[in-house]
Amino acid sequence: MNSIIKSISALEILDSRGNPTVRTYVTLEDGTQSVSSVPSGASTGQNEAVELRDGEKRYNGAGVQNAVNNVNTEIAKALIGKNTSNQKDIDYTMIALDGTDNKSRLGANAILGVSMAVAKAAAISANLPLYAYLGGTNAVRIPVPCMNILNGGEHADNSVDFQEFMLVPHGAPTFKEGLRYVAETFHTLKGILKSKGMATSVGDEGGFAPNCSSNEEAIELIIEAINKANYKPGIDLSIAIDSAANSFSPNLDGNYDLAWSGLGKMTTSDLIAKSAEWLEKYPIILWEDPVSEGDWDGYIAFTKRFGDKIEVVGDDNFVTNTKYIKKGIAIGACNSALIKLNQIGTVTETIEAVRMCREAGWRYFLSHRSGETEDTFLADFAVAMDGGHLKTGSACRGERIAKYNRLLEIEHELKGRSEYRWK
Ligand SMILES: O=C(O)[C@@H](CO)OP(=O)(O)O
Ligand SMILES: [Mg+2]
Repeated sequence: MNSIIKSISALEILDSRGNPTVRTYVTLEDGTQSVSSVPSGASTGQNEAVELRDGEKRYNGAGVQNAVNNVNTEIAKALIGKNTSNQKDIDYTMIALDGTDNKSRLGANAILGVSMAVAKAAAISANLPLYAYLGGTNAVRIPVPCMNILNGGEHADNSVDFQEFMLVPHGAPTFKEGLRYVAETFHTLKGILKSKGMATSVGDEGGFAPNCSSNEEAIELIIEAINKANYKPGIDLSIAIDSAANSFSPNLDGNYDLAWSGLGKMTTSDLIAKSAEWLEKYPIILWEDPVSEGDWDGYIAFTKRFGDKIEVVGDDNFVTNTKYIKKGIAIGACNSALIKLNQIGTVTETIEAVRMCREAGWRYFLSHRSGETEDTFLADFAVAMDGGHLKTGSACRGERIAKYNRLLEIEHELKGRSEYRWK
């Protein structure tokens, strides 16, 4: 099998929010072809790898023609003739070519697109499904689908401060059943919202975006839906929260303003005291970014207080970067890291972040972005990384469903060899 790169090219396409993003094509000398598309975040950490956008004002909706051109010229030139079976060499060649420490010259969107398309081409050329190529024969664990059911924060124009409320079907026997639990509860919640005269429109990740009067009301609606769908809260289905606290911490420093939910100005210790009340009352199993990215002491205090009971995930503070995860491990901030390919910008560095978590005895939570495409790379990647859970949005948006459907396919393909468990 000749898995040598023959050509690389890219194209500007649209993501699920209608913003430009990069699609990349790789062709090998043996005739193999692969394609990848990169996602894009809205509530981003300050230290994420840079998504290159055109023009002076590089807002989310700006074009990505410069990133596309970088793939078509410099990156293609550097990689043509290389063997795709050496992913590390390919990724580190691009990192060196970029020359910055945050991929701001060539663009993380340019580099990641190539990195993902190369991995896919290598898998096809080796005649293996992507999850098996990246994870080996032991890649059989299908992640628990933490389905986003209610959106707030920067993902919706409603009155909820927390960004994501997810359903976690840890009590299901298989992925297929787990997905059924969450999809049924999603539809049940829709009925409840309708009956209360609340909006059933959805946010960026497909969760409902009603105007709740408080975060408590959002959680209580979800618990009502779990019960009404005939599941047991805390046993069949629990709740995961991504506060994305950056979005209500103006200076990212431990001073908070939960204006929409009526809690108003809060310090880190107020927020932790409130969280303790909610953890007492509600079946919350995982909490991501409970404080803002600069509030390292807040992460430490939160983890100290609740870390033996729930998974405390760092996203905006770690940005899938081993430099920050290493710091978090050393000081006891969190016990898990969110893992997003485009926060760091290559497949190899993402795997390095996962490995660091694993070696520290941490969990790691695989994640989509709020701006996505129909690319299913993440589904295979989550199985390959063996993390046991992933978040990839709700049951009603095609770009999210594409990943869930791919996971159903993988479970089916593994014919009884698949595993499904929360821990
Ligand atoms: O904060 C998050 O975890 C993500 C994904 O859910 O959102 P975004 O892609 O907007 O950063
Ligand atoms: Mg997050």
